[in-house]
Amino acid sequence: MIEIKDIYKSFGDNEVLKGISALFKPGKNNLIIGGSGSGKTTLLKCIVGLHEPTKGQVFFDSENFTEMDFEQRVPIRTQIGMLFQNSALFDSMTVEENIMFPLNLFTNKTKEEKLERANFCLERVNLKGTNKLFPSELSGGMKKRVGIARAISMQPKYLFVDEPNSGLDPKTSILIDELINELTEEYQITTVIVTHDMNSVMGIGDHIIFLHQGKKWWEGSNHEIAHTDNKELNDFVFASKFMRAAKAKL
Ligand SMILES: Nc1ncnc2c1ncn2[C@@H]1O[C@H](COP(=O)(O)OP(=O)(O)OP(=O)(O)O)[C@@H](O)[C@H]1O
Repeated sequence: MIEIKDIYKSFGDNEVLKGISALFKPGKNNLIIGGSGSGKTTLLKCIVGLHEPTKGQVFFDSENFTEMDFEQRVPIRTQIGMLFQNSALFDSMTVEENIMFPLNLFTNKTKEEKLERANFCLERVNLKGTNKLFPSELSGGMKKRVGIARAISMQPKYLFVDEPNSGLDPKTSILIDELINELTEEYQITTVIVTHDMNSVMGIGDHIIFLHQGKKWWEGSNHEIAHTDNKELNDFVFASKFMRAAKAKL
């Protein structure tokens, strides 16, 4: 479980986050949504320690991450898997080497053990046999799946995903969402996803927080979102004619 308490973050005079609190539970897809520039990525970075909050605290299973120094954070960091927007694979490494990278960095496993884990993860994301390919030889969806395989290679308790659907066609997007959803449930991972994608919101949004004007404006599930009377959330989620028509049928 991850708890964030009263998170503020400013860049100079620009106060982006203004006191955000939330609880992210294991086995759930916790989605952070909001308009462009609303601070979604900033919040994600504050949680994982890529930004230090100006004020407020982040707890990983009751451990106060914010108060820890770099060394103290290492055991928690090794339990965090991350998937960034562009998949962030190393172009000069093969698929297999990319997946083994965190294992090389953080574990004392033998080469055989690391290979076995890489093969397991590759199979788990339906990419068996692609070990020796380079990222340039993969489609966008395959790159995301390799990114996911790398993110789960260390058997993370916490998974952070920034825009998993960016650059993917709708069908591939849904497959990636389903994969994240399956892994989250199967391994009881606390998954936090920043997304713009309304299919993801409606499809896998177990728990959603909507950011607006630097604050947590609304919180609930995908079932609740369809019936909300929160104006700003409605304007955001049901901005398109298609989504309004879909809502009317719910
Ligand atoms: N490192 C930084 N230095 C200065 N300002 C920053 C930095 N990172 C983010 N910001 C500012 O914080 C605000 C929120 O940015 P952020 O990327 O968190 O928004 P977002 O909701 O993720 O946006 P998008 O959906 O467009 O990716 C923006 O005004 C941005 O300019």
